[in-house]
Amino acid sequence: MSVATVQEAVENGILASVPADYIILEQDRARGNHGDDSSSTELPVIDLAGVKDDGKRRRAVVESIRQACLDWGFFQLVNHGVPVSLMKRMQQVAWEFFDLPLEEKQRYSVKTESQSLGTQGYGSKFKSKEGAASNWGDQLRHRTLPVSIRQYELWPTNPPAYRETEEEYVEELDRLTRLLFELLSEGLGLHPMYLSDFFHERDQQQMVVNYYPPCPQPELTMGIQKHSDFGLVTVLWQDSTSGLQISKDGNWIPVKPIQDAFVINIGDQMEILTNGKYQSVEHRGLVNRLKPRMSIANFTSPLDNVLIAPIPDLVGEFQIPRYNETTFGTYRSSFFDKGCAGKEHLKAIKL
Ligand SMILES: COC(=O)C(/C=C/C1=C(C)CCCC1(C)C)=C/O[C@H]1C=C(C)C(=O)O1
Ligand SMILES: O=C(O)CCC(=O)C(=O)O
Ligand SMILES: [Fe+2]
Repeated sequence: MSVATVQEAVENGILASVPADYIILEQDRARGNHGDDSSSTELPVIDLAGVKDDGKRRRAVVESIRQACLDWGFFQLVNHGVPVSLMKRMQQVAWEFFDLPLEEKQRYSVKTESQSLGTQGYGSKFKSKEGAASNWGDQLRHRTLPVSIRQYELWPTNPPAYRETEEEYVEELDRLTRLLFELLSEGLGLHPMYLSDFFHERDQQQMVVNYYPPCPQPELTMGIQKHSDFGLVTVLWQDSTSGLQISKDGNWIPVKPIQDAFVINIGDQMEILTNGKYQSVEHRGLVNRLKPRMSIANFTSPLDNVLIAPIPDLVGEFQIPRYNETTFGTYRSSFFDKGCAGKEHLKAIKL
């Protein structure tokens, strides 16, 4: 059966069971209760209050971030400085967009770009590898920064406040990412501006709104299959419905939604730059029988032509670089060739 989007199929009531295209291999399925986020281990929650003007607080925060990156590759962030009113407005326009009739949403449909860039716009079925299962979710994807790479024809004008809200939101998330670059640099023993200066005018941001409709057989599929993010740093907002899980010591740990918090994770490019000190971590998104779930991911990555290799100061005098040099553009092409393949693409450049 062919459906335009997962949301469309679910809302028209034509899916009593999960179509074959979406069924994942048995070994990749989640066990247990979908939507249960109780776990004895919990992701660190870091409070950024006071970090800009109180030296002692800043040192403590830098240390917590360093430890979270070493232990988890993921952490949650509260008091991050992004106005909660703006977050709410962004969530509101995103929900309003997905509530529109299909034909209206399809005015912003995915346009085919080169395989190496990935696609932009509204659509479904991110699947690059032949034979791989599709994800149980739809997306609205934009290249957002620098402003010059925007394709505004793919940014909704319905709801009317959509474009200006996304414009404001991505600027704020860029500010937060730059602050994170400073705190990460300090934790790595580098000059506070090392990463910011290195990436100044040499990075790009993409934003993806993930919409996961309820699923009749959530145990057979995934909203997003296991992967590591391939950029530098991801800032993710998730709604109050559980679903995100991260891999730790051979177990899948749920990331409990915290109101107005962001989930931060280290991407593959940061793993290369730190010579493996900070590792990107596999994560996945479960779906559930009853409720749609939404998340908004903002990915910051180097510009396509930027060379990425372990930072000399982090390799040390006698230590050997553990990753081959690559450009971000080359790396991303290999990611899109392999699709959701956990950390397979990183192995290819490991020495
Ligand atoms: C740095 O970006 C990512 O880490 C990233 C981006 C994904 C993208 C697409 C899946 C389609 C085209 C746009 C964009 C480049 C934003 C991570 O995405 C996740 C999502 C899946 C699925 C995955 O395997 O990684
Ligand atoms: O929906 C989520 O919680 C995770 C999304 C994600 O991992 C991604 O978009 O890369
Ligand atoms: Fe991700």
